Amino acid sequence: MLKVTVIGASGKVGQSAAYAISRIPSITEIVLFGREGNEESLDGLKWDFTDAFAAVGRRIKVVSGADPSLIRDSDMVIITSGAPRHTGQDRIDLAKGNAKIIANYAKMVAENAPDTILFVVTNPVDIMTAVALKYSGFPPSRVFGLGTHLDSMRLKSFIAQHFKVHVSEVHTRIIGEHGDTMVPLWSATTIGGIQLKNLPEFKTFTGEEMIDWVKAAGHYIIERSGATIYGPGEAIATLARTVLGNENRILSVTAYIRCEVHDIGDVCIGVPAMLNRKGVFPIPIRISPEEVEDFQASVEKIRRVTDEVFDYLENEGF
Ligand SMILES: NC(=O)C1=CN([C@@H]2O[C@H](COP(=O)(O)OP(=O)(O)OC[C@H]3O[C@@H](n4cnc5c(N)ncnc54)[C@H](O)[C@@H]3O)[C@@H](O)[C@H]2O)C=CC1
Ligand SMILES: O=C([O-])CC(=O)C(=O)O
Repeated sequence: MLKVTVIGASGKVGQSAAYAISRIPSITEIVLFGREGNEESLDGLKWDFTDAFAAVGRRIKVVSGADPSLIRDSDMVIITSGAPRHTGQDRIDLAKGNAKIIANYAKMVAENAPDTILFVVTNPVDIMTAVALKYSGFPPSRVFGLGTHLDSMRLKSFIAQHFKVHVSEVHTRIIGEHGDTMVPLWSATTIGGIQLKNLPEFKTFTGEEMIDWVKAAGHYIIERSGATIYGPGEAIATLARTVLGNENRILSVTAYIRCEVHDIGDVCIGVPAMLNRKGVFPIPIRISPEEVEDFQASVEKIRRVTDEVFDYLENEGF
């Protein structure tokens, strides 16, 4: 008996996430939430979902609207509202504009669903997670972002293709910014538990090229089809299922770290974290000296922009 609210459900990512989430068996209610003026389109979406659930024989309550009281008692609130980037833009370019939206919604969530777990998708996701944490006043374990989970899945898929194995055999992760300074953890990458360098296909493996592809993936898709929709939708549903299903899996999400990665902390950024019904808990890791150096650079960039955004919000009266 679980209730999940998607804020920004009229948008492309909100819609695909809400639909992907509806396949989680324990979810019994979905709230399609949006800003005032969007009630009609959310109502249309509600009835479309209802038809889809009838077609697959799924009993699930769908509610839609813009009234904050709708989100009461949500077990999880997912925020996908905000501007997406367009061709030629960096995710960071969206920071100040989207920060206002996230700050307002974080306050609204804290007032109406004070015990919920808040899951941020809006870009730039690391900075928006920090904004949501600050303005909700929630403990860090109850605020997290999509982070480098989707990047890690993209890398996993490239590695699986190269080594000609099923994706489930590949264990890898990317940490740091969901953006240009992301850091692949080759030291933690294995196939079926075997280090890549011990496999014959390693001779032709070009890790750096793969990372360049992962960094460019969002831009490539946006340039061709307008938006990334189904990749984020499924990635969001995986994280929602992991948390709500108390699965205790370790996935790469944006979380507030204190000192878990070689004593680097006080920032919201992509790191491996344990996900369960209580929320998100970064796990202490040791990585190679080169990876630490790259992670430190990523942290510095995210800290700098986060500070700029916090100053901006304060000047704007938030
Ligand atoms: N973290 C990640 O890996 C990913 C993040 N995203 C981000 O998700 C966000 C949404 O992307 P799309 O759904 O493609 O965009 P979209 O344009 O299709 O939808 C935007 C949604 O935000 C709402 N919105 C826009 N301005 C608003 C405002 N001032 N106040 C309240 N609501 C407002 C719209 O009503 C709509 O529901 C973007 O920031 C995008 O960059 C998208 C894909 C992956
Ligand atoms: O690239 C974008 O702007 C959307 C996104 O974050 C992604 O799909 O990774």
